Amino acid sequence: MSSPSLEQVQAALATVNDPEIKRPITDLGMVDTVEISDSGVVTLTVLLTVAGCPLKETITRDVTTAVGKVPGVTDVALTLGVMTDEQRSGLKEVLSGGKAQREIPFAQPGSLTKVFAIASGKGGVGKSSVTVNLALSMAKSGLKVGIVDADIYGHSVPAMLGVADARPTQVDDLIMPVPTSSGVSVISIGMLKPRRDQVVAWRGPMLDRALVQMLSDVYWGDLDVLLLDLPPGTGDVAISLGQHLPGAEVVVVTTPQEAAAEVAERAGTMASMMHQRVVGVVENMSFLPCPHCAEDGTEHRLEIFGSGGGARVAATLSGRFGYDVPVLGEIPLDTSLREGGDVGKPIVDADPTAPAAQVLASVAERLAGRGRGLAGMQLGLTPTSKF
Ligand SMILES: Nc1ncnc2c1ncn2[C@@H]1O[C@H](COP(=O)(O)OP(=O)(O)OP(=O)(O)O)[C@@H](O)[C@H]1O
Repeated sequence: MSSPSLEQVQAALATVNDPEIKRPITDLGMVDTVEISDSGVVTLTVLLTVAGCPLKETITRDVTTAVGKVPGVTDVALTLGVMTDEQRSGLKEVLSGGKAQREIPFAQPGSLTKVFAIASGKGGVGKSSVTVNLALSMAKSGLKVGIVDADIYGHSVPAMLGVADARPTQVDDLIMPVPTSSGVSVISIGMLKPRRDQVVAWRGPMLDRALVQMLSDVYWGDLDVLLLDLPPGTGDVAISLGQHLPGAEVVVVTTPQEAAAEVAERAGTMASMMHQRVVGVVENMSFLPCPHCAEDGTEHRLEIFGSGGGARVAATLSGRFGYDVPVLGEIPLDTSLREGGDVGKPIVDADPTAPAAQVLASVAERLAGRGRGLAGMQLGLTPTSKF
């Protein structure tokens, strides 16, 4: 067999995406040298963005596999190098599209990324669990999804995605979101802290800066959907988000409990005051399917946290805003949902046929399928009288 051509090898390399940047390594200046011997051995050097890149094994595997498939290639000898400062600046230039001043891409008029902020009145109602499972469900349906974990009190999202200890790669001052095995990229407020165990005691301006950094200093690429896990309540982060991303749509998570519903209404109202549209309510921990009834084929629901909280929040917010705020789903209590979060394998992946996973998948489908519209959206305009 004749030895492969340089074009064939280049074409194969163009199919390999950098796992963090999610663009072909050939577009990013990562392929340094390629040599092909008469006997079909391809010797090449690929440059990593930074020394000690956590994803070098993935890059090695993907490059070796892609080049190895080219007809006539008998062996692949790959050397990994590291970009020089100059090469890194060039890469940064490519990624920022030559713009010196970074802006929040999702706030630009032509942005096609749907942004959903997941809010709750109080902590512990399952907001982060809902966020990661919605993200994974959407990714499974082929969408490019990112998560910003802005929950200063909890930042539990990375652990739920199995990347608890990951630190983002930085190319100069451009931060790469952390890729996960599910395809969802994530950046967490916890990753911006110098130490993981450090307590975040930031005031409004610091939190605002952190939020802007996660939105504008992170290279998100072309996302279909961005989900933001907000801290519970109506605090500084919710206000900052409203100011920077008024186009974000808000999903309110509550439990059926009266006390949780009442504060959830406040979180929803706050979003509306910031001119954001509340697209629905997710009731979590709605009931526990009675384990004994399942054995004899009957169904009985144990309402551990009472009932009606989700419907109540939806009705109150619909009445208050003058547009329909539906209950998007009622998620039962399920130990596999909790276990999935604990081991970094969310239930929609680990146990997709579980009733809780199916509700989450249907909420994801409903949200992802929604077109962006102006109906019910507050435009922040003040009517003026004609003279
Ligand atoms: N439907 C459910 N069934 C069983 N366990 C659940 C369910 N929803 C959430 N949990 C568990 O409850 C705990 C709290 O959930 P989670 O961290 O998602 O809440 P949160 O609202 O994000 O809390 P915080 O605001 O404190 O971060 C987690 O251990 C999670 O696994």
